Amino acid sequence: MASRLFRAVIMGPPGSGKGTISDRIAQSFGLKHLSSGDFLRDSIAANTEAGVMAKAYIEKGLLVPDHVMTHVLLPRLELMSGHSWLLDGFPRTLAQATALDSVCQLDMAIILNIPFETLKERLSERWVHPASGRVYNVEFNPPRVKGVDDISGEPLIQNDDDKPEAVLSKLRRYKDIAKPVMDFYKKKDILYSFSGTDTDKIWPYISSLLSTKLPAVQASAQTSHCTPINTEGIL
Ligand SMILES: Nc1nc2c(ncn2[C@@H]2O[C@H](COP(=O)(O)OP(=O)(O)O)[C@@H](O)[C@H]2O)c(=O)[nH]1
Ligand SMILES: Nc1ncnc2c1ncn2[C@@H]1O[C@H](COP(=O)(O)OP(=O)(O)O)[C@@H](O)[C@H]1O
Repeated sequence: MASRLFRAVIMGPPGSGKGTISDRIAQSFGLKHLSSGDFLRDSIAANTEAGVMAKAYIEKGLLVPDHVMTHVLLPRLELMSGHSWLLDGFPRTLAQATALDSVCQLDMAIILNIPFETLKERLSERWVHPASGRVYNVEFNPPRVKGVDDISGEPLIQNDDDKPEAVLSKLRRYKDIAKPVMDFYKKKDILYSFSGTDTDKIWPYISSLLSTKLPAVQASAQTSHCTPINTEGIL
């Protein structure tokens, strides 16, 4: 049977488990997991104009400006026009949400509400394999060998923006800017909120929600709800 594409975003403060839950959703439901942080790190590694600008903000624990974010993100979404996807880490501001809305009709916005103290602990224990984006946590999902990626055997690093001084400043600013984004999706009646301190306890609720929504979407006619994007000259 033909199926319509499914598009969702997952939001929440840094360390709330967006990446961890997105990987589970991608594996269980076959959506592509797209991460704004990964796209930015690609642009930084490729030394693009947007990447150079983004790096300066990330290193200070600041959000990358909206026009740089949309310049990096929207063309990547266009490349995904034939796929169902889950977008992790974008939008973070109302301007980003409206930019996304102008090119793409979302089916669902998931929001993770995790207590501040839990976030601080998790982020200081987060280690990543930069080449693949695989994420580990000293307690929750430790690598088999301390400090080493399970698959490649390469060393793990701690991102600069997970170091204590950057973590505190980004958590403080999160709430103020996230509220208008949540209100935006609430008005569209696509917001689903999940609270708790433990990803393994939240996951069954998210999984059962998606089980009810995905078959319904797949039963409709196949259409992409995203329109082509022109981002030339917006940097
Ligand atoms: N202790 C603990 N750590 C978790 C849990 N869920 C995720 N983590 C870890 O917390 C860190 C942040 O999770 P991540 O998915 O990267 O969050 P994101 O910043 O929202 O994408 C990572 O090191 C995860 O492995 C949990 O329930 N308990
Ligand atoms: N949508 C966005 N808007 C502005 N800045 C962003 C966005 N997504 C990612 N960033 C920048 O990239 C950094 C790393 O993002 P990410 O990998 O999602 O990690 P975290 O979950 O720790 O914020 C963020 O701290 C922020 O500076």
